Amino acid sequence: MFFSKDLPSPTSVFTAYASMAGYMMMIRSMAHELIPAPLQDFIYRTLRSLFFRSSSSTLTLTIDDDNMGMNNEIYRAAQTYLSTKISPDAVRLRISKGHKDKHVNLYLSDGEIVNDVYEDVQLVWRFVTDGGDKKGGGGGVGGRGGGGGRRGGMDDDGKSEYFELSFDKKHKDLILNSYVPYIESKAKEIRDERRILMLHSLNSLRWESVILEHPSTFETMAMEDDLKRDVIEDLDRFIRRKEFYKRVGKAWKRGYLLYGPPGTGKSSLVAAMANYLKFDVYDLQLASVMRDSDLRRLLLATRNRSILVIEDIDCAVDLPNRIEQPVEGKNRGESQGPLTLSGLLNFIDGLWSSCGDERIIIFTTNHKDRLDPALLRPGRMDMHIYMGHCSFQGFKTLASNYLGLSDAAMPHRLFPEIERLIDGEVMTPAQVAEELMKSEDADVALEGLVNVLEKMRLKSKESNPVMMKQKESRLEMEEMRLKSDTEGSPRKNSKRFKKLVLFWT
Ligand SMILES: Nc1ncnc2c1ncn2[C@@H]1O[C@H](COP(=O)(O)OP(=O)(O)OP(=O)(O)O)[C@@H](O)[C@H]1O
Repeated sequence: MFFSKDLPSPTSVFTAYASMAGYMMMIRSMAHELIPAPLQDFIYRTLRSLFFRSSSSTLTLTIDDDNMGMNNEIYRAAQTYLSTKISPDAVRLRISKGHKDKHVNLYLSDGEIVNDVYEDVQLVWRFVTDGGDKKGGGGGVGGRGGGGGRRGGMDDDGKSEYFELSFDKKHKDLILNSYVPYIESKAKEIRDERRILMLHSLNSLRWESVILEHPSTFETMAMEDDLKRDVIEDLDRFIRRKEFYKRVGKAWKRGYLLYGPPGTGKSSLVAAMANYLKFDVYDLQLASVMRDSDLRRLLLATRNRSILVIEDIDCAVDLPNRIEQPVEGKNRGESQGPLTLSGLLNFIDGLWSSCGDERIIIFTTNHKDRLDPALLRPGRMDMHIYMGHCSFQGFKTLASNYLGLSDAAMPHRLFPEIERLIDGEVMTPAQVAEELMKSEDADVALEGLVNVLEKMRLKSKESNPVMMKQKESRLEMEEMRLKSDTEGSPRKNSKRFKKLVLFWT
């Protein structure tokens, strides 16, 4: 008769398992040099089956990459998660680096073990390669998640690769319902962190890809704080509303129209959005797409979690004129004939958006007034973002980016002067940035900027003194009116500020 105190505790079972597995691995790597591969497999399998028979309280899950012919997401998640948990004592690892990767990726190699603890439950992971002809040091983990290696499951040599996850049987529910989802979410975080963004551009009607290393982020963007916050909130809402889009039967896509003069940061904002979301960018130059059928092929070749950008939509292609040349007998949007605006909108609204997830489309233009009303129709572009001339707030962001100046503690002596001169449509952020780059010495750079601002104000006054006078007095009146009815409400004030900017345009 057995008493519970005679039974080994789960902790000691796992400790014993881990040590034994470690010894097995050491013996295995020595044996690897001396014993032929088929004999190695036989010995390893025999020892393993002996061990598992003796620890009846252990449950072992096997996780391979085959999910009835589809990929097994848990396998991929485990592969990514475990690559961050590799013990310093590991004796055999697989290393890989794809041409797009910035860093090398480390993966478990055959027989390697990782010990993990989840809510005080001890877990042992092992990567196993079974059967087939061993080459080049014992196979490896499929590296699709990070390095372009072989996939798990059965490979061409008839060798199967899988993970084993062992733990005490009594924790089965916790592991399946809590630990596995935890691994999946961790793996997503790690992948997002590591993700290399790609910029895809057209070359002879094919997407050609390079690594996107644009440094622009929302922190570096010279924009009004309110507008910046609105854009970030909109992106966040879009990303977390997968279920919502499904429920209401809408394609999970979002459209933005960025408009404003050249050099106000439209392209930089696209890059900031891509960096924020970790989305690839597809830069679609419409001028090189002549037919609806080409557009269709190109759009279908784009991947999920991406931003499709069509820059300078007003002048990239003369779409309205092309509408005047319909091709007989063809359906709209499926035509082999010339690319039309309706074809473009048809694909964007229909086919392309319904066959992918997490898609963003961005149109940019310097002339919103020249756009076809069909593009501006409510519901087509979800958010219209005006990128305007450099405000004082925008200047402060640029001064901090380029000269490391912060206005928090002690603003630079020239800040008040710049605040007075920069208001209105005087300089674009690109022009301000150019001035700030002229010297590393903040005094010199800011004095240069003050000179340019003075010259530009004078020039615009001289070019239209009457209009300037009228604008100034209207602005003053509007300012006084706003001051009287929004005193003490910063949020209201900033909204009115936007109106003031519009008033100037
Ligand atoms: N709002 C901004 N914030 C930060 N930097 C900016 C901003 N606007 C312009 N810049 C700077 O000016 C350069 C040019 O800006 P960008 O190409 O993003 O402007 P754009 O509006 O897309 O111009 P265009 O309409 O000519 O394509 C950027 O590389 C960046 O250094």
